[in-house]
Amino acid sequence: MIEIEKLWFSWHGEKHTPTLAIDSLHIKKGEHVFLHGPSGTGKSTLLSLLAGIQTPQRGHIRIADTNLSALSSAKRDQFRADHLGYIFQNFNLLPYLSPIDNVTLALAFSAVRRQRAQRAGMAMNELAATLLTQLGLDASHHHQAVNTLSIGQQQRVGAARAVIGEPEVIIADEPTSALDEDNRKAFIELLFEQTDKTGATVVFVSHEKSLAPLFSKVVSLSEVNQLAGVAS
Ligand SMILES: Nc1ncnc2c1ncn2[C@@H]1O[C@H](COP(=O)(O)OP(=O)(O)OP(=O)(O)O)[C@@H](O)[C@H]1O
Repeated sequence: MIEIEKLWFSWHGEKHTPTLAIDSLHIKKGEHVFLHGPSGTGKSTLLSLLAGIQTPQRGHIRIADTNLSALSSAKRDQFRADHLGYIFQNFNLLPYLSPIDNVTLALAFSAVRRQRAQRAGMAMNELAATLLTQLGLDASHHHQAVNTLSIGQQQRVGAARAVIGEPEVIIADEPTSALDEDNRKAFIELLFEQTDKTGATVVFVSHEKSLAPLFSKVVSLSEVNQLAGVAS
C-alpha cells in the first residue's frame, strides 16, 4: 500500500544534509504502523512527504500504486483529499463549526469520498453522527461548536473527519499526546475498529512507546533513516 524507495529529503535543498534518507520501507494494506523516534528525527517530515505536502528531492513514495512525485501539486492535493485521512496533533478543526459540520467537511473536497460515504445508505450528517458516536462522542455534543469541547472530545471529531468516506490511508501525528494512558489506548482501539471495517492502513506517530504493542508493525525512524547509506 505504501512503498518508499531511496527517499532523500532535505528542507534546505539538495546541497544540504538530508533530514531523511530512507533506503526502503514498505507498509502493507491494512497494517497498523507505530512510527517512533526521538524529537527532531523527522517523523513529522516523513508524514508530510507521505501526505504529498512536501516532495522528496530523490527517490519515490508510492501510495496505492500512485507515485506521488509524478503528480502535479494540484493532483497531489486531490490525491490527499481522496485517499488520505489525517489526524493532526492539534486536530486542526474549524472552531466555530459543530462536530457534524467538521466531519462532513472532509467530503466537500472529494467526490471519491462522497461516493464511498453514500454507500452507507444514509444522509451525510447521519453518517457523521454515527461515526462520532462510534468513536466515543456522545450525541449530546454533536451540535455545539468544537471549541467548547474537551481535548479528548475534539480528538474524536478529528478521527471521525479522517475516517469518513473510507480513505485507504489514515495518518495520525501524535493525536493522543494530551490524554492519559487509559484514554490513549481506548482511543486507538476505537480508531482501529473503524479502520479495520474498511481495511485502511494506519500510520501513527507517537513518543509513547507503551502504545507500541497495540500495533502490527513498529518502525523506529532512527533505524530506517540511513543518512549515510542511500545511493544518489
Ligand atoms: N518547515 C520546516 N522548515 C525547515 N526545517 C524544518 C521544517 N520542519 C521541520 N524541520 C526540521 O526537520 C527536522 C525534523 O523535524 P520534524 O518535525 O520532522 O521531527 P520530529 O521527529 O517530528 O520531531 P518532534 O518529535 O519533536 O515533533 C528538524 O531538524 C526540524 O528543524
